[in-house]
Order: sequence, then structure tokens, then C-alpha cells
Amino acid sequence: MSFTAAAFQLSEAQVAQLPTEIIGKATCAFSRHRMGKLGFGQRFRFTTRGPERFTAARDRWTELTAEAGPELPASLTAAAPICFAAFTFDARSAVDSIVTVPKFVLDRSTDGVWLRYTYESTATPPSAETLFTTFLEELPQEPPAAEHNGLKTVSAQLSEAAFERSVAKAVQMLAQQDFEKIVLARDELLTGAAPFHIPATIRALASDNPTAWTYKVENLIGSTPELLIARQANAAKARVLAGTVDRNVAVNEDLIAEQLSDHPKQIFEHQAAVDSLVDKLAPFATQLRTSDQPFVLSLPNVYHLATDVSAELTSETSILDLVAEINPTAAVGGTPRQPAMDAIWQLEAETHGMDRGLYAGAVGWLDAHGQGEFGIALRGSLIEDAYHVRVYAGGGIVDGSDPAAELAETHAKMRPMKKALRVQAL
Ligand SMILES: C=C(O[C@@H]1C=C(C(=O)O)C=C[C@H]1O)C(=O)O
Repeated sequence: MSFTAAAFQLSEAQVAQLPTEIIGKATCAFSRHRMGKLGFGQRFRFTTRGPERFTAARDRWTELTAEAGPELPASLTAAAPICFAAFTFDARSAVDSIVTVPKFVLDRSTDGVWLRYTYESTATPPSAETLFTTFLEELPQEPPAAEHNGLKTVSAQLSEAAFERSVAKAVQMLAQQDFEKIVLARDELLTGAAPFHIPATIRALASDNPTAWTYKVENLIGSTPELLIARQANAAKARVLAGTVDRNVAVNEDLIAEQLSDHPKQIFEHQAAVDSLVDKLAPFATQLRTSDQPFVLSLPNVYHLATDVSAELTSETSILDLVAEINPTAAVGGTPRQPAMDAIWQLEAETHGMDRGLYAGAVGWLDAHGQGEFGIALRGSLIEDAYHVRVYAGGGIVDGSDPAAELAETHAKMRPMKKALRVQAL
């Protein structure tokens, strides 16, 4: 089996026919400021697991897109197929990493709005006009809106008390010099009296968090402010975040920059995350640049210390090779990486049965040339069934971290997801 794609630019009249906030109807999404990619329908899907999950996905995807398509009608241009993917944080995870190939991809950029149609290489695509009609007809109907869903937390694999104990334990382990930084997380299982309204939730995520990348791959949804890596031609870029102040406890906005930038714990945590990315990217790149000083990224719930990184790649490396190297950065894992990963596995999965699965892994899209964008799957959740959603959040632990403060930070990080889940229709 092999897939190819064809695309066309939507006219203004066609753009006007798209439903408003179409992101709510998407099967897959990686979008910010109403730009980016939205996938609709599904042509194909496969899963991978273990340490080879990235390279296995790269090879299968290359194989699936190897054959060229037929002659195209004049209204269409040949294009590279696109898939969306979500990879687990840890190679040991029992959860599948997912690659899904949508039938249609709506691509909105400063170059206009394009619709890309992916089909089996042996088929002949219809004209642009027919494709557009099919696209509109196949958009899913939305479930009815409920008045309220009475969102509440019913349980957790790793409770708040257990999280505080894990943080205290990690601080002790740090003192024994096993590692310098470790990121610990916890989960909450949320339920509603009415089924969650996922289209409305996605729309709320996108409109409430305009500086973040709103993502959806199957049951994984969220709005992440952290760009793991993006590759376009030979240019790569990333946004590293580490160091957090809760907006609800920030006394004075003018002092935030000082609180973050002059705080040794925050700076240390942040630098560890930047270094972990730069070290792993260096072998693939020349002209690796980072913003001079970390800057303060202001989000609706928290402030973060942020550094943007850019690089010229020395060859056309697939984004999946880059992701395989840099996932997980010290922003969500720790330093040194392997001892920190082992400790996370021990403190979360072995002790409490909380396998992070796709949380804190890589989520995004790529095309058949290995170009794409991946964010870190943060500020999100996993839809377990119509009534149950599991949210996750964590934070960096360094020498002197306080369990109660770390717990408060996880509450702040869960806030945007919980707020969006309360929305029942928009
Ligand atoms: C781990 C999370 O966030 C990460 C940890 C941060 C920190 O410790 O300050 C900040 C941003 C993210 O890199 C999360 O949101 O769950």
C-alpha cells in the first residue's frame, strides 16, 4: 500500500464556506493562531513501541509514501502526504505510539488556505471542486450541547499526597548526586455528569491559549506552549520552557521577570533544559543559535522562562530522527537524562502505576519529506471514554524544591485543560 497527495488553494468564497472554528471538527490538529495543520478523516493508521518507536515510524512512513501518484487534473498540484503522530515519553511505556494519516489536511498559513487530499497511489483523484464538496459533506456532526457537565476529580493513579512524597524523595536522591534535575508528574481522572463535548473543548483550548499549539491525535488533546522541534527545509527551531510562576500567586506583573530570571533555582532548571536540547541537536546542525537571555512567556495560567533555539541542519534529516534524539529534553525528563528517566519510571510507574504514556512525549505532524512540527504533549489530557478524561501535569525538581510548591504548580498547569473541559458548546 502506498499513499500520495494532491492539494489546491481555497478561493475566498470557499474559505467563507468553512465552519467557524473548524478545529473542533478535526480528527487531528497541530495549530496555533488559527494557522497550522488540521486533519480530517483517516486513510491509515499504525502504531509503534519501544526504543525504536521513532525509527520504526520513520521507516514505515517512508515506505507508505514511496510511490508517485498518477497524472493530476489541472485544478490540483502534487503534494507530499502528511501524517499526525504522538509518541510516548518513555521507551518502556506499555502505551502505543500512534501514526495516523488523515484523508484531508487543511493547511492554513500566510500563503493562504490549502486543502490536501491523501489517497492511494493507484487511485485517480477527482477535481478540486469535487474534493471541496466531499470535504464539507464529510465534516462530522457535533454532539448536542449539555448545560453543564459538573466536572470533578474522581481518582488518580498518583495522588496529590503521593506526589508530594515523591518530590521529597527526589530531593533526597538529588542530594545523593544521582542527578541534578528530575521532572515529576501526577494525574487526575476527571468525570462529568454529561459526556464531555470534545469539539467545544478543542475550540476552547485553541481560543483560550493563542500562544500555544493546540493538538489532537486520537484521544490525546491539549494546548502546549512548548515546541519540541520544527523542521522546514534545512531550518530547525524549538522553544524550550522551564521555570514557572503561577499567575494566581504572582503579586506584581513587573516583578515576574525578576522572580524568574534572578532566581537561581529557576535559572538552573531552565539552563539544564536548554543545554539538553542544544547538545542533542548539535551533531545535526550548524549555526545553532539561542536567544541571548531567556525571556518571560506569559500564558493565561502561568509565566514561564523561555528560550527560542534555531539551527541550520547539515542534511535533510527526518524530523523523526531529531525527535528520537531530543525526546525527552530536561524540561520534561531531567539531567543527566538516563538516571533521571530511570528515577521517573521508578517513582511514577513502578511505585504508583502511573505510566506517562503519551503525556510529555512528542505530538505533531510530518510530511513525506520528513519536514514537520512536534510539540511536547503538555497541558493536555487523554480522553478515556465519553465521561472520563485523565489530565497530567508535572514540574522540574532541583535541590531545594518544596513539595507543596511543586504540587501547587501542577494545579496551575492543569487549569487550562480543566477550564476547556467545562465548556459544553461554543
Ligand atoms: C512538566 C510540565 O511542564 C514543564 C516543566 C516546567 C517547569 O518545571 O517549570 C515548565 C514547562 C514545561 O517544560 C507540565 O506542564 O506538565
